[in-house]
Amino acid sequence: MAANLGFRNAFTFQQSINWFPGHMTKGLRKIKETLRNVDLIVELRDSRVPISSINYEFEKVIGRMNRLVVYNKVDLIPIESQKVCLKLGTNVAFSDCRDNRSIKTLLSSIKEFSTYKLSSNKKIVAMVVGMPNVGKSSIINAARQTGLNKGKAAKTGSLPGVTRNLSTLIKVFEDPDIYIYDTPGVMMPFIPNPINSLKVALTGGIKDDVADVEIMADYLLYRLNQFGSNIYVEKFGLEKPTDDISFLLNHLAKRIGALQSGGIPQLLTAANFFLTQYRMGKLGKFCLDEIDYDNVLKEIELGRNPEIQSKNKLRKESLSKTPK
Ligand SMILES: Nc1nc2c(ncn2[C@@H]2O[C@H](COP(=O)(O)OP(=O)(O)OP(=O)(O)O)[C@@H](O)[C@H]2O)c(=O)[nH]1
Repeated sequence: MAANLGFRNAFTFQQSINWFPGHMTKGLRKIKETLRNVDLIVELRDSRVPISSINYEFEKVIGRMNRLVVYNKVDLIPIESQKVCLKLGTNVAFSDCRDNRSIKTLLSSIKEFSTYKLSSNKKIVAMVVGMPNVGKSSIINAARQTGLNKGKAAKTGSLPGVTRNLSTLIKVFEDPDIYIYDTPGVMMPFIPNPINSLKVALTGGIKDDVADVEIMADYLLYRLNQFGSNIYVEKFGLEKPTDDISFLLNHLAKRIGALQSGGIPQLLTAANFFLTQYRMGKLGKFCLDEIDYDNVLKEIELGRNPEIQSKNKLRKESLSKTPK
């Protein structure tokens, strides 16, 4: 659709958005120190960015451990994308924290993939890790609600960085007993691919004040058009799709009454409104990463190979490409 309308067919963004506050360094250290008490790592990624939310810092720390990769927020992507995510690894599960059945299945996967042996009396100890805002605390609360019918034990919030310390063990299931550590969301100190960092920011993994909200809104518009989605057109009362973020934000500001004195549209407020609508799933379900085999391999190579991972080399590489 985008091509037919003469819209942009590439988005140029060249400087990675990076966010690595002190509590993340400390969190990573605590994770490392606690690993010896853990039977299973539950690594959460955001289904909307199944590749961009891979944190290669974790690879160094938990590389050889027994691990279940969980694509959370699966309610926000189409079914076809779920099928492709399955190709990203072997021990893979999906979850939607708001869906009891999905959490029951996840609890079964935790039992299946932990080193727990039913014949022994050992309890299962899991640790949930992942980038900020992927839903780690929500999953623990949902598991505890489903497994024990008990209320919240971990603090959650719509902004990244709510959990700042490793938790004590939280019991979520009985017979077998399953306990989980909640951990602070840890970002990579440097995200090699600028577009990936933009996607992570767009899905709420990086604090909005570190990124440029209007650029995120522009990228969102670009992708919505690329997906051929008309939901925003109808929802925002537009006559037709637009590729012009300035036009859209001016229109939105008037529509939601975000006007300064003199009737000047508040574009930042409009951009925040646009992003919030997307993050709440109100503009459709999309997977922002290309999850074809070649791309997965390329990303994994980029993240794992310390030689390529040198900042300057990566910067040079990403600048020389026209990223998607
Ligand atoms: N749509 C949807 N939203 C979810 C799901 N799981 C969590 N969320 C929302 O995602 C946001 C972040 O959830 P948290 O559980 O606080 O995320 P976290 O990974 O613990 O965040 P940090 O404290 O930054 O490490 C909250 O607004 C949750 O309601 C899900 O499965 N689907």
